[in-house]
Amino acid sequence: MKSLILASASPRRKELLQQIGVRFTQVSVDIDESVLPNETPETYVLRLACEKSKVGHERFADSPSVGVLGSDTSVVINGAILGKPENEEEAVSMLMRLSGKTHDVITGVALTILGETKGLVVSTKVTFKTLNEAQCRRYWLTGEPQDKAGGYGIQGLGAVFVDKIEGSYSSVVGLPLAETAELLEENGIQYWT
Ligand SMILES: Cc1cn([C@H]2C[C@H](O)[C@@H](COP(=O)(O)OP(=O)(O)OP(=O)(O)O)O2)c(=O)[nH]c1=O
Repeated sequence: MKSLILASASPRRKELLQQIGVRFTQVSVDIDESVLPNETPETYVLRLACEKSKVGHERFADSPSVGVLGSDTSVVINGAILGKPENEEEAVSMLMRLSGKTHDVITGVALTILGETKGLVVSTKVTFKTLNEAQCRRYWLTGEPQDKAGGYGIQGLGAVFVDKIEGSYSSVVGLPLAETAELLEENGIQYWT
C-alpha cells in the first residue's frame, strides 16, 4: 500500500484530510512564499503547492512510492494576492478591502509520487457583508486573522463576515476535499479508510 505525507504545518489541513478518512503523517516544510514578477494568482498557488510537495518528497528520497501532498491558499481581490497579515494595520486594510465585495479564494494542491508532481487549482467565490473598521480591529484582537490568507477564517469567528459562498468550502479552509480525494485515488492512495 502507498503511504501519504502531508507537507504542511496547518492544523486545518490536517483536520480536513482526517475528515475524509485518509491515513497520513504530517511534516512541515519551509519554502520562500514570495510572489514572482508577473506571476498570476493561479500560477503562484500552484507553484507553491508543487514546491511544498517536492521539498517534502526530497526527505523521503529512499521511498519514491511515498506520496507527498502540498497545498497553498491565497485570497485574490481585483487581481491582487492577499497573504497572511503581518500586523493589525495590514489585517484591517485587507478586511476593509474585502468589505461588501466578492473575492476569490484559490487553493493549489500538488502530489509528488514516483518521481512525478501532479497539481490542480480550485477557485471559490466568497462575498463579504459590509464591515466597519472598529469591527475589523476587534476581530484582530481575537487572534484569528494572524495566520490566515486574507486575514479571516470562514470556519471560525470570521464566519460572521460571509454573506455568500460559491464553490468549495473546504478549499477556503485550506484543502479542496473533492478534488484532493480524486487526485489521491488516481495515484493509488485511498480515502474513507
Ligand atoms: C481564507 C481562509 C484562509 N485560511 C487559511 C488556510 C491556510 O492555512 C492559510 C493560508 O496559508 P498557507 O500558506 O496556504 O498555509 P499555511 O502556512 O497555513 O500552512 P502550510 O504552508 O504549512 O501548508 O489561511 C483559513 O483557515 N480560513 C479561511 O477562511
